[in-house]
Amino acid sequence: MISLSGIAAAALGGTAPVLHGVDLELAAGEQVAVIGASGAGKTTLLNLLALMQEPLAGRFALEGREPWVLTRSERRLLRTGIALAPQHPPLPPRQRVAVAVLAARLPRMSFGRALRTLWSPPDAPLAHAALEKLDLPDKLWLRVDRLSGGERQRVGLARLLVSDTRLWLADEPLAALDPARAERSLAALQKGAREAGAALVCSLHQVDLALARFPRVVALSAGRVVYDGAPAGLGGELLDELYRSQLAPMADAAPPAQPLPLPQAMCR
Ligand SMILES: Nc1ncnc2c1ncn2[C@@H]1O[C@H](COP(=O)(O)OP(=O)(O)OP(=O)(O)O)[C@@H](O)[C@H]1O
Repeated sequence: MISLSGIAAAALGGTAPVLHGVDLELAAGEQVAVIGASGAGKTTLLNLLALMQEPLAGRFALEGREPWVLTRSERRLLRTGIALAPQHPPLPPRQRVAVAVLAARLPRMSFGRALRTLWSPPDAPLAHAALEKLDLPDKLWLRVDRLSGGERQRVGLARLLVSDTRLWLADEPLAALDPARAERSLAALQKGAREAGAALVCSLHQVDLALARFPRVVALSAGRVVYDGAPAGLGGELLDELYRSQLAPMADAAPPAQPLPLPQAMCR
């Protein structure tokens, strides 16, 4: 479905390369977790896959076509087959949740149906079913600005569920969720992708979930792919390297010599 070879890419809005020599093959319907420390390039990779950023170098093919040699309108058409849930979904604050969810389908709708969807969505049951899978069925007609951060994030995931696309990209979709909700939401997302026959690429800081729930893990370090394969092959040493090597030791990490005095009220 997707083939990247020797890709260098800048972050959205940047010019200097933050991805270097990335090779990646993604088959239709495949599910892949992307892990790596903060700043490793996970968002940049997802934006690249979403055709939001042109690579600086290398070869990018999507379903046998090279998006960046197509005309702008051909590329826009190709993009309608891809859905991206950014870490902070840009949802208009006064919009109803139903409309915000169904907005994921707008690029593939006729002009008339798109207008109706924005005014009084005929596909509201579809949005309701998606929200139900993410434990949010009672929020359908609420305004987006009445949602908590975790609820907004799940609305972003509901957009993937209704998107009718073949490639789902989720950028840290669990960042604002408590552990139980995170697990349930990820399970709903993966099941939805399987049922829709869509490939799922998901960047995650929850390494335990990435290893437990995905058949394939891609690890990035400083913009390079340092591991691509089954979770079982990803050893503890490499994981330590991924998350520790970029951290300078804390200057004041030594514990205090004396225990800190607690207020009397906290000692009973
Ligand atoms: N607009 C920008 N201009 C220049 N550099 C940028 C820009 N946005 C991000 N970067 C840099 O690109 C690198 C990769 O950022 P990216 O957001 O892809 O990392 P990430 O792995 O998703 O991080 P996180 O886990 O913190 O979200 C980082 O070093 C970041 O500082």
